[in-house]
Amino acid sequence: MVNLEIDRVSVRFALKGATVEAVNDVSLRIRPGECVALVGESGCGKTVLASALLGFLPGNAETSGSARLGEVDLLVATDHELATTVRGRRIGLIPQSPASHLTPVRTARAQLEEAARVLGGDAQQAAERAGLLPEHLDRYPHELSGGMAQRVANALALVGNPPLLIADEPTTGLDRDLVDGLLGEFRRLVDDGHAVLLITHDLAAAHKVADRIAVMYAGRIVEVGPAHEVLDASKHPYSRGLANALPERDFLPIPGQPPLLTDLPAGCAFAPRCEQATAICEDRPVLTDDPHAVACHRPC
Ligand SMILES: Nc1ncnc2c1ncn2[C@@H]1O[C@H](COP(=O)(O)OP(=O)(O)OP(=O)(O)O)[C@@H](O)[C@H]1O
Ligand code: NI
Repeated sequence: MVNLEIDRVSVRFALKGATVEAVNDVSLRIRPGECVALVGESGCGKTVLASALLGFLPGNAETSGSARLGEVDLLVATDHELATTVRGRRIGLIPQSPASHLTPVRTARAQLEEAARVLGGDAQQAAERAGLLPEHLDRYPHELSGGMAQRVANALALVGNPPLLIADEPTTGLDRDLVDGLLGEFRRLVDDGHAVLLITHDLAAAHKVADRIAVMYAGRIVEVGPAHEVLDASKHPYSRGLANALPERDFLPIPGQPPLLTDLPAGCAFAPRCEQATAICEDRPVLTDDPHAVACHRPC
């Protein structure tokens, strides 16, 4: 099993008269036997980063940097190479809004059995692990509830037993028991030596299952470190704000809005919302090179 080495990845979208800077200079390593959670508010670039790793970006996207999985650079690999050697085999993806990724004209069972045949897996076992009963499997995607479509997507991503799983908001629409079951499944995979990148809004889920947490703000990683340290001894004022917004803590959202990705400030993008900001924050802070790293001039 090999590391995923994301090195200085940026993704931009060219629009008429504007450029969306969706992912900015992101570096992150995910090792076998490790679960890394990527957290941050809606629109901060989490899904775009995952899409870049699997070659799912639209034509107006431009990427730089590299993302190595063994000998493959995922950012320059051809679609054919990704389709035949990476997707489902080396990286399983649980996509965000899974219902829209299922083939509408085929039952869940047909899709899962086809994936199992192509990838060499066990459809029955994958279905059971995802909490799917035989009667669910005979439904077409439009007959599945959101939570059920999520379970089908989870089974599809895992049927080929890929060493790396990227799960984009996999707990959306699941009730508490299923969330706990899924997180338990992720933990089993990780303890078996798989690597998991868990993209989530759910900090409580990240805290439960992740070894490390990376916090993203306006396309950049602003803090990354051991999960309990990032949440319980946050260094970045943004991470502290996210942790304090948890229902079991202050339950107070961070005031203000993230900046427009078409018009990012030159300095720290969080400064306009940050109580600790001073003039120094007009310079862009660099992510430190520690096991618990932060990009902030005035850390907590
Ligand atoms: N094809 C595209 N063209 C232009 N902008 C895009 C495109 N795809 C995504 N974006 C923009 O990139 C930014 C990051 O989007 P992304 O979907 O990665 O956010 P996210 O962190 O996954 O949010 P959420 O938590 O809501 O899923 C958003 O501002 C989004 O509007
Ligand atoms: Ni997303």
